[in-house]
Amino acid sequence: MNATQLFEEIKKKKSFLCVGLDTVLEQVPEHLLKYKDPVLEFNKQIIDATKDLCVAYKPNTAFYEARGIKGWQSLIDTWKYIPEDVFTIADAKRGDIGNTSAMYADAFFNLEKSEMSFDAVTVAPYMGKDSVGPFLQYKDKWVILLALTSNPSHEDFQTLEGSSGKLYEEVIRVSAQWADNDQLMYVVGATRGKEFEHIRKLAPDNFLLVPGVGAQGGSLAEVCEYGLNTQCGLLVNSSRGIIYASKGLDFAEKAREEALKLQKEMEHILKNKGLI
Ligand SMILES: O=c1ccn([C@@H]2O[C@H](COP(=O)(O)O)[C@@H](O)[C@H]2O)c(=O)[nH]1
Repeated sequence: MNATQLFEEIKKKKSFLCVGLDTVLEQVPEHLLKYKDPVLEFNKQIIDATKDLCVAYKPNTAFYEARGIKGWQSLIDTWKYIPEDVFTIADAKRGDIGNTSAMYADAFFNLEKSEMSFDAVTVAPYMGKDSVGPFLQYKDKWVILLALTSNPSHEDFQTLEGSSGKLYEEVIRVSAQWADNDQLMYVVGATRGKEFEHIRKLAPDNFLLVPGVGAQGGSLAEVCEYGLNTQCGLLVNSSRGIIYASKGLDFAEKAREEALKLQKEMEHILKNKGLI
């Protein structure tokens, strides 16, 4: 899916919501434990309840890798269950020397080898161009580079000042030369709301993946004040705030309610900005 197609989906659904599938077996409602794969069943019901309200799903691979072979199978089966017109992000935060990155790229993009072919994978930029390049070899896929993350300790490195500005600014400036806007997005935390005006100047045309709304307290309104561009340019993620809205029999219904609240707010914002 390229940027134009993604924007078409956003306009159709009046939403730029990404639902995070950070599913923990121990938090799956008890009535699902009878299933062979309770995590998969949970994800399926969340997807069924939210697929008309969101344009992307983002399983964070850590939640699956932590369960070994069973977890990896849940990830594959979850990816297979997501409807084709919904953008898929493997939040894996990979990146290594070139030949190793090529294996990571195969792991998330190469259907024949790995049984999964996500639209995008999150990548740490720290090792530079030759560590990101192998992901970009998949021309119809996206790399989402960590820029300014949502966690409090982002200040340890990302905002350190060098001769040409802050480290995260340099990440955006330099990496923008490596690929066009149909292949490269940046992670910017919703908790960094005030920085969006500046980030939009550095990356006017790229999509931004914005985690941190919901459980981490980021503000959607603040993000959107300066974060939108002419193609919307935002995928705003909420994981725990949606999938754990209830731990009971009504978990999917409550997840839908939370997703709907965000979708309605997004619809309002898109209309106000003249994007729909
Ligand atoms: O800067 C970042 C980068 C990634 N994340 C990931 O997004 C989700 C957020 O989950 P919530 O439950 O909505 O807080 C999770 O997978 C993080 O690892 C992030 O939060 N911040």
